[in-house]
Amino acid sequence: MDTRFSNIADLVETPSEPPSVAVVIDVMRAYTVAAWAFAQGAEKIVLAESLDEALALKARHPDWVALKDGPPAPGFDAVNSPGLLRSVDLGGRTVVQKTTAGTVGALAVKGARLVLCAGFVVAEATARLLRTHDAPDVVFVVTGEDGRAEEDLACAQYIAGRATGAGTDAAEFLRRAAASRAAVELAQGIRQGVHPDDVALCLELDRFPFAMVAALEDSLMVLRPHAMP
Ligand SMILES: O=C(O)[C@H](CS(=O)(=O)O)OP(=O)(O)O
Ligand SMILES: [Mg+2]
Repeated sequence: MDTRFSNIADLVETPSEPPSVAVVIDVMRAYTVAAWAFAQGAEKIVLAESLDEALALKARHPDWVALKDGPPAPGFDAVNSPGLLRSVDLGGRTVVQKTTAGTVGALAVKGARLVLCAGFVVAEATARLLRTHDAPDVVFVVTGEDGRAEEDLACAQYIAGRATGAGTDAAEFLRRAAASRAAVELAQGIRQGVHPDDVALCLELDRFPFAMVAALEDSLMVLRPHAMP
C-alpha cells in the first residue's frame, strides 16, 4: 500500500482527480465528535457544506440534530465538543455536522471510491479497514490549520504505519498531538464550545471499535459507522 499525505488547502485550491481511497483526519475535534455521536446512538451524520445548508437541512428535518463548531448558535442544537456530546442521547437520530476543517476535508474528496474519516479514537479500526480493503494507494488528508495541524499529521502517520503493518508505537504520535497548537488552545479556552475533557477525549487511542465511512447518498455526504470487530 502506497501512502501519501495531503493538505486540505492544496486539495481545495487545486482540485485534481479524486484519489481512490482517502482518509480524512480531524483529531480536534470533528471526527472525535463524530465517533462519540455514533457511540451515543446516532444513526448517521450528514456533513454539511455550509452553515446555511446545515440550517436548511434542520428546517426540513426538525428531528435532526444540527451541530457546529465554535460557540452555541441560534438554530443549532449542539457544539463540536466530545466532552459535551458524550452525555447527549442520540439514539436513532441523524446529526448534521458543519465544522471549520474536518467536514470540509471530507467534502473535498467526495469523488473518491472510499472515504474514511478518522481520529485517534478510531485509529486501529480505520487501519484494519484499510488493510482488508487492500488499497494500492491511500491519501491521508490533514484538515486542521489549512492542512498544517500537527495532531492530524501525527494521527495520519500513525494510522498509515498501522495500515502498512509497521510495528508502530502510538506513544510518540500521541505526544505530538498533545503538544499541538489545537490542544493548547482548547486547554486554554482560546477555542470556543469546549469541555475541559475535550483534549483528553481526542487523545483516547482506539476508544471505539468502528471505522467511519462517508459516501454520497442522494447528493449529501453521509458518514456512518462501520464495525470492525
Ligand atoms: O471545533 C473545532 O475543534 C474546530 C474549530 S476551532 O478550531 O476550534 O475553532 O473545528 P474542526 O473542523 O473540528 O477542526
Ligand atoms: Mg481540527
